[in-house]
Amino acid sequence: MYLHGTSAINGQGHLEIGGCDVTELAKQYGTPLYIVDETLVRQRAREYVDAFKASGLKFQVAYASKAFSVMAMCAIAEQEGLSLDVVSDGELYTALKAGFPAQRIHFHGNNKTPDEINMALDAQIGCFVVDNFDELALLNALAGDKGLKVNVLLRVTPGVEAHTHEYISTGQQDSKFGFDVESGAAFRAVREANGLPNLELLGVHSHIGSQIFEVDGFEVAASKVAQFALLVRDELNVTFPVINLGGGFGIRYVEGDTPLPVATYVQAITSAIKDNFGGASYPIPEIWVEPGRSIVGDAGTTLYTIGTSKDIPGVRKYIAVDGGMTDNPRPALYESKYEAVIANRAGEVADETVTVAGKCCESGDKLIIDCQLAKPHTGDLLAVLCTGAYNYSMASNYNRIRRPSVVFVKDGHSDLVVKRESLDDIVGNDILPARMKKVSAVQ
Ligand SMILES: Cc1ncc(COP(=O)(O)O)c(C=O)c1O
Ligand SMILES: N[C@@H](CCCC[NH3+])C(=O)O
Repeated sequence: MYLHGTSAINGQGHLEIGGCDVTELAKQYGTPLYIVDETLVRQRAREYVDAFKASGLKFQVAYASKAFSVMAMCAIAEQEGLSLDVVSDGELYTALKAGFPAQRIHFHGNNKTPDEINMALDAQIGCFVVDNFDELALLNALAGDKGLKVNVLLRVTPGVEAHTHEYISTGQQDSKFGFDVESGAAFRAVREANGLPNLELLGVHSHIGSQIFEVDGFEVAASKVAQFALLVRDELNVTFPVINLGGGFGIRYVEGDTPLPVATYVQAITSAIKDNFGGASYPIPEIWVEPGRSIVGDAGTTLYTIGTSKDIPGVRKYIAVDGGMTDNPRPALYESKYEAVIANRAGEVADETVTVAGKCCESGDKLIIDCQLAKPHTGDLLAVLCTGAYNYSMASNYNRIRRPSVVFVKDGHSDLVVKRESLDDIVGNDILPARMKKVSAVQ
């Protein structure tokens, strides 16, 4: 099996993460269970910070909290010196509740509501990443109402098509996000933003997509953004103190995935920036990035209990687990691939091929097609690896299934950071009008 971070197989043949035997975690917290290897999260955060320090440039590494937003994660990001990217009032609220410094929060999104903008203005966050002309006008007006002048970056689409799934690629011209550079919209946005009294234009932002392995897309995006900055200086006499190059750095989900070390991505980006600005007597801007998946993705494991199975001789054997697309929608959405291991017999040879199905009423609810496992039995624990990003954060209550607990593990200790939803949570926001009430309803 793929052992990474603090994962190990202990003397009993059980998978261990952060020094905790996962069979014990299952007893203590139940399944399904999200387990986060805190040491690995912190290590990834430090890899970014160290690589930027080595570049000699000024920087901010903003953790993209959409990948996994819970208060404990915000606290870790804060302790590791990261900034935070949020895209909704919910993510902003989570960060503020965790005591994350507002000045290090950046607010993204292509349709921020007036209420969300006001909430962020009241919190005095560090920067708004403005996505379109409507938002420029709205933000300027709302900031003016409060007598504030706020920092903004303009999100631009530099015309780079990343080699990734169509649904998670964002830097091309035909995207719902940002001001297009090619058509001149980005240039007009700079001119407009620069003239608005309640906005302080820091620079531009570009994010070309997600789960990208090659550095060339990032290098091209960095160069295009830099060339745009030079054009803006020449034509409008405006210089950018900040350039944000987004996130998107890939991780290993399955054998054959070939992510580069974090330092390699950072080196590619910072070199492209230095090359483009260095010769043009332009003060090299501060570089911001927004990694999400590459901070938390491979630190997460989802632990399930195997229930039923179905053998269709000569066709396929299914095993079903006590979760599924409700806790991990990525296989159904993007045909994402995962690896798994029988956690209570982690050292055994994986010589059986099965399809891991979830428990939702949906034929497409398959977590792993043709998964190699040691012969699975009812009651075994199945650990699906590298589920730290876009799993808990994209979980749903489809079929009224309760969202699992989340535990952080480190040095043989586990901390519950999200409680499993209760059945009362499931009906917590339901309202049964009096005229529909039955005396016999369950209390
Ligand atoms: C604007 C923006 N920044 C950062 C991210 C984080 O991307 P990733 O998790 O791939 O690093 C995303 C998601 O793709 C995004 O849309
Ligand atoms: N949610 C996606 C990535 C999109 C990230 C947000 N721009 C995933 O699971 O891979």
